[in-house]
Amino acid sequence: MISVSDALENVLALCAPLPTETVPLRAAHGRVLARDALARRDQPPFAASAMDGYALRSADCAPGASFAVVGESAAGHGFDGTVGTGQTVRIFTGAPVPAGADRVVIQEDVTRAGDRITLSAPIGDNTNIRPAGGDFRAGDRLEAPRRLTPRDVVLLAAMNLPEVEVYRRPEVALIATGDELVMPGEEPGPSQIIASNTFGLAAMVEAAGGVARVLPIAPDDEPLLRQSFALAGGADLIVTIGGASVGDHDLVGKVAADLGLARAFYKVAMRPGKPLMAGRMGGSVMLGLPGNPVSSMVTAQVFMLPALAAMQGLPPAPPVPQSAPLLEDVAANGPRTHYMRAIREAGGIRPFASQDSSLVSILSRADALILRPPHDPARRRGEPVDYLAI
Ligand SMILES: Nc1nc2c(c(=O)[nH]1)N[C@H]1C(S)=C(S)[C@@H](COP(=O)(O)OP(=O)(O)OC[C@H]3O[C@@H](n4cnc5c(N)ncnc54)[C@H](O)[C@@H]3O)O[C@H]1N2
Ligand code: MOO
Repeated sequence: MISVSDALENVLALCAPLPTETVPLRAAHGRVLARDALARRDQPPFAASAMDGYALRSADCAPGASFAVVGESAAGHGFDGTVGTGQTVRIFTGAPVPAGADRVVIQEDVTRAGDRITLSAPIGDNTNIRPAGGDFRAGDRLEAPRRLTPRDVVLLAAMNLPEVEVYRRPEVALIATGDELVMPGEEPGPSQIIASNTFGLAAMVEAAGGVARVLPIAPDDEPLLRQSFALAGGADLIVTIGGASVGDHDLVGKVAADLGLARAFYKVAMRPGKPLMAGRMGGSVMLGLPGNPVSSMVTAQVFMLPALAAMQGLPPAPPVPQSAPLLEDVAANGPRTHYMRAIREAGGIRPFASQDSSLVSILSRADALILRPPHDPARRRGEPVDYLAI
């Protein structure tokens, strides 16, 4: 059994960034930028008015001063002339500030009669002008690697970049194993249950920027399990679910080894998730997750998500635990890191009374995993504990 941190190091050592591809801006959200994006222009490209009002010369501004309105500058339609002494141009938000003017007085601070305005209020110090290039300059960059947010997409569009280079999405083949499993909606036999974690894992893959390929359930049968691995061919990551432990019907390790798995490790000092395996199978990384739904979701959180991030070119980003006072006493921990399902409440964090790794109703209610290091002593209500929000 190896520690969680050693296991993670091993998993990351198996994962290299995937090739890159160019995608249109509309497909960029959630992808990881692979090459710095360089602005093609200054923004704003001209000094622009920040308000609706009148563009004029600061030097002319005195209480009660009056100006001749000589033209108009609107967004998309600038004023070609120059604003001279005693002159002003009617201007609107986003419009180019005409030559000669160095200030925009908001329309609320003037009175207008025909083609003249008079300053009716003391004007403040604000010029109400956004300088050219005040947001960014041509050549300014959005640095790679970076997972693109909707806010980044705004910036890329403003930079006049219709497409960007991103890492390819990792393709993840998910193989649920076990004679007891049927798909949701099917009629289970008397000893059967519904395959559940497959769907949570597929959702996790997609939320992490991958493409999930959910394969048919593999029965506990060596030739059929081999066929499932064949269907997983070409995937960047093959994730098996179940059949990883020591029972007579736990065949994943054997079949994967027969098919050439170069195993990096088997068994991790964590709870849930002990019978986890990882390695390389041909061109794919393989993660063999335990079958219990909570075990598979927790191991996916701890190992699969960092693997997917690494394949998308992101540097390792160890999760930063938060801390909160316990709302219940907890017993001493054993030799494995314990990820306790818990719920955050006003004033602290409450671990669920049952931590059995089969309980999906509790998994659904949990919004945090309390982190108990190996051999952590018993802790009392009120003591601070580390947790990961999930
Ligand atoms: N003698 C021992 N028995 C077990 C050990 C051990 O060390 N010695 N470890 C236990 C631990 S810890 C875990 S975790 C499980 C993991 O076992 P497997 O990975 O072999 O998983 P299965 O036996 O196939 O399934 C376990 C459990 O989960 C259900 N399952 C499986 N796949 C799915 C799925 N896709 N959706 C929903 N539920 C699934 C399955 O029906 C079983 O109930 O082993 C312990 N045993
Ligand atoms: O390690 Mo198992 O995942 O406790 O249920």
